[in-house]
Amino acid sequence: MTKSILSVNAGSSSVKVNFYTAENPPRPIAHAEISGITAPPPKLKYQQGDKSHKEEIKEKLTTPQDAFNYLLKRCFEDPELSEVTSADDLAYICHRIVHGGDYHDAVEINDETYHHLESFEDLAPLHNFSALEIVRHCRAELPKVRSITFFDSAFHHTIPEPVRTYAINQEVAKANGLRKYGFHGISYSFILRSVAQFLSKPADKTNLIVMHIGSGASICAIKNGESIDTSAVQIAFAENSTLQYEYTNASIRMGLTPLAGLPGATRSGDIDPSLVFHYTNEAGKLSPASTKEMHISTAEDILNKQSGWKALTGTTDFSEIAVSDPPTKAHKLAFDIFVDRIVGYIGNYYLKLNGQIDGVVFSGGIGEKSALLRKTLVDKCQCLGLALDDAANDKGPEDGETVKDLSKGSGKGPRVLICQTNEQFEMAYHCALSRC
Ligand SMILES: Nc1ncnc2c1ncn2[C@@H]1O[C@H](COP(=O)(O)OP(=O)(O)O)[C@@H](O)[C@H]1O
Ligand SMILES: CC(=O)OP(=O)(O)O
Ligand SMILES: [Mg+2]
Repeated sequence: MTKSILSVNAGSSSVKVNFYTAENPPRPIAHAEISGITAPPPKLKYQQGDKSHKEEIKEKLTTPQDAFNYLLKRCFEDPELSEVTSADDLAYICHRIVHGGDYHDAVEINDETYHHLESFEDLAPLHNFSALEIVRHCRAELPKVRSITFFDSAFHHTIPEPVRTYAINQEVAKANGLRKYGFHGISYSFILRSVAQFLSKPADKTNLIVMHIGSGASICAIKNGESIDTSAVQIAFAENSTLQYEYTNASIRMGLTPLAGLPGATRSGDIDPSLVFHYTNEAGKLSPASTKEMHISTAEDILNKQSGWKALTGTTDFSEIAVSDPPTKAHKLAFDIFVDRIVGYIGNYYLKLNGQIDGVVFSGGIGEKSALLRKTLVDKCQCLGLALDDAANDKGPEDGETVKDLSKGSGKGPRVLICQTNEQFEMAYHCALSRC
C-alpha cells in the first residue's frame, strides 16, 4: 500500500492535520483539526471522504501539543481510516514552522537542523515553540518517519533590501538578524499558485494583494509572483544576540516577537515600540508565563498574549466581533480598528504595486468566513476600482471551492477573491514534488 504524508499546521488558535498519499501530486485521505484552543471548549472537525463530523471536546486541551497528540491518536484509532493506523503507514511528516530564520527552503530534520531551529524557538512564542514540541514528540515517538519542516518566512526572502531593513545601526542589525522576515508564507505560496491558475495567468506574472486573516493576521504584496512586502514581521533572529539581559539567572533576548502589522486574537499589532515601557515598568523582566524551556519577557507576554481582540472585548473569537449588531461598544471598536489597519495596508501596497493588481484576495479563518468584514473593506476601497457582488459575498465559498470570485461584473479592474487556503496541502505538495 502507498505510504502517507502527514501535514501538521500548528497555528496560534488551532492545530490542523491532514493525511495525503505519498505520491505526486498527493491525494487527500483525511483532515482533522482542533480549533478554539484559546477560546475553550476546543472543537474538533473531522473529514474523511464524504463524511464530515464536528464535536466539542470534553478533554482539556490547552496547548497545540495536546491537540496534536489527541488528533493523531484519534486518527490512528479510527477503524474507518484504514490507510493510516500507525507510524508504519507514514513516509513523511511535514511541519509548519513560522520562523525559519535564514532558511529559504524546507529542510529535513536531523540532529543539526533540529538544534539550529531549537536555538531560536523562543523568538516566536506563540508558534515556534509549539511546533518544535510537536517535532520533538515525532522524533521521540515516531523515529522512523522523516520529518520535513516548512517555513512561513521562506516565501518572503524576496522582499527587497530597503523594505526589509530597519533604520537602525546596521552593525547591530546584522549581528543580531534584526530585519523584516514575514509570516504566513506557506499560505501565500498556496494562494498564489491557486489564484494564478484560477485567473489563467502564469504565477510569475501575477500581482496580488493577499490578506491572510485568522487568529494571526497579515497582508502581503505580491509582484510578479514574489513577495515584495508584508505586514507581519518577525523582527529578529539571533543566536548570539548581544541584546541579552540577565534576570533571576535566566537570560532572554528582547523584542523578538511576531507582533508587527495587523492586530490579532491576542496580539497588539503595530504600536509605538516605546509604548510597552509606559504600559508597565516590569516590561523588561522575565514573564511568569516563562518555563524552563521557553523564556519570554513581560513585554512579549503583554503584546503577544494579553492584547488584540481578547484585551479589547474579552473574546478571541472574531465571529463574535464581526456581527452587524455588536453586543458592546468594545466589539464595534475592535472591528473598526481591524478595518482601519487593513485599509491602511491595502492603500500602501496598492501604491507599491503601482496600481497594477490582478486581484485582492481574502483568506484565513476570518477572511474566508466573514462576509461583513469583506463587504466593509471592499466598500472602503472602491476608489481602487474594487466592487463586490453582494450575493456571492454573502454566500461565501462552498466546501472544496478553493478560489471564489466575488467581483461585481466581469469587466476590468482588480478581482475580489476568496481563497480557502490550505497550508497542509502546500507542504505535502512540495514534499511529494521533490521526494516522491
Ligand atoms: N464566521 C466567522 N466570522 C468571523 N470570524 C470567524 C468566523 N469563523 C471563524 N472565525 C475566526 O477565524 C479565526 C481562526 O482562523 P484560522 O486561520 O483558522 O486559525 P489560526 O489563526 O489558528 O490558523 C478565529 O479567530 C475565529 O474566530
Ligand atoms: C504567523 C501566524 O500568526 O500564524 P497563525 O495565523 O496560523 O497563528
Ligand atoms: Mg493559521
